[in-house]
Amino acid sequence: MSSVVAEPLIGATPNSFAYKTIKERWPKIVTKVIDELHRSYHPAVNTHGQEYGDDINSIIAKISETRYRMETNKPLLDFEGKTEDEKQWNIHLNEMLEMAGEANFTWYNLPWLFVECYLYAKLHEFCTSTKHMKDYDLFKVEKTKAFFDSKAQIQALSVELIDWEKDRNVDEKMVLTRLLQIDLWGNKCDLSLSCGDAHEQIHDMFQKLDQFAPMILVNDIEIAVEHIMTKCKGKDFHIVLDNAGLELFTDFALAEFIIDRKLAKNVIFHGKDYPWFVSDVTEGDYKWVLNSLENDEKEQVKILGKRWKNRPEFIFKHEPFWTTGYSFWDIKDKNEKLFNELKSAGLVLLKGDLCYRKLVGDRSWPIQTPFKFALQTCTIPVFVLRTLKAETVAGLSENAVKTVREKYGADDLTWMVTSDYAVAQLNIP
Ligand SMILES: O=P(O)(O)OC[C@H]1O[C@](O)(CO)[C@@H](O)[C@@H]1O
Repeated sequence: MSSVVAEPLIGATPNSFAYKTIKERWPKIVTKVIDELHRSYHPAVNTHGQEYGDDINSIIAKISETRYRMETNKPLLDFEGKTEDEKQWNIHLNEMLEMAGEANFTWYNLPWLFVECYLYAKLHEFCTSTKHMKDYDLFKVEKTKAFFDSKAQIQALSVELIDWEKDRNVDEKMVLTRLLQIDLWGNKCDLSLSCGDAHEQIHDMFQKLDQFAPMILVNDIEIAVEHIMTKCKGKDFHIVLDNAGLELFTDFALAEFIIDRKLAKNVIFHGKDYPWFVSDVTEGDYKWVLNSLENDEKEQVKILGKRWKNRPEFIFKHEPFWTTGYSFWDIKDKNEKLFNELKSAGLVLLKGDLCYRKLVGDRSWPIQTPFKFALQTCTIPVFVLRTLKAETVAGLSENAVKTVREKYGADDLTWMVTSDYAVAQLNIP
């Protein structure tokens, strides 16, 4: 088995998903943002005045230039360096320049993970450098729509949660298993893979969990349930959040059960400092979702929204580390305090594809590489729930490889990027 650290995925690899992403998906994502900004121009000027309109124009111009630079594979540009975050980004850019050399310091030739994070950090910089739009969320419209599109599932799950709560003799293992499965498939709902388009939601997804089970290529849910029930008491349970909307609701649902049954002391939710990968949870989204739940017309949703808003055991944090371009191999080096906090956790639940990419360094691992090896220096107790949306995965068994190879053959990697397959992988160091 491999003892060599695999190479990072890069956009320059012909026919790769990274290539397709830079060539088609990112231009589509940023064009949508530009369209939305154009649409908001006149209403914004009418309400807030011309200076606001000038800000919108400045953001549009900078995004258009960025789109041109990515499409023509130009070198990455420094940040203005006005904020601490931007200074750190400039340091990382320099490290990358040294590592890759000038000729390869471009959109397609640098590691895909780094460049993708850079893109979202740049979009944020374009907002912070304006006078009136420093906190503007370029993806709010899409996130709001996605949340309302999921209402039926949220209402149905709320009814289930309240029923479980009333039944103090309910089989806790069964409920936890179900909640983890729901939380896993909730990860199908990100707006980055769909380039911001509304989802073709599988509306009865949570009623079909048994049907979905064979699509979980590595399934450590049972061991994770055992771990949560026996090893987390009196400790904090961390969730590194992914997408706002339905997925965030499924995170809350899991957290509620954990706290209600006193399986952990607190649930620490880690969100992003600013809008990230289209639909990642910011503090604004976290609060907005809770308010929307509290104001829902369905009684059970209202009860939960109100309770979660005031739950002292639900703690929201946003560390700058999550919006850097570093992989989780660098947590200890870049933020030792965060590393120690996670290291002493009962469990750190990592949500989604981006978390997974960062966990395994976004490398082209042979797919049977032992999971532990792919984590390298990331020695925190992790459980990752991820639907596959990028061509990196480790820890697949002989059987799992057979399943996908029988259907797709050895060369077709489509199964890695559709979010139809999933992994639920645990590593307790
Ligand atoms: O929301 P998730 O699950 O982290 O997915 C985001 C992922 O989707 C993609 O847009 C698909 O590749 C990636 O860029 C990113 O890793």
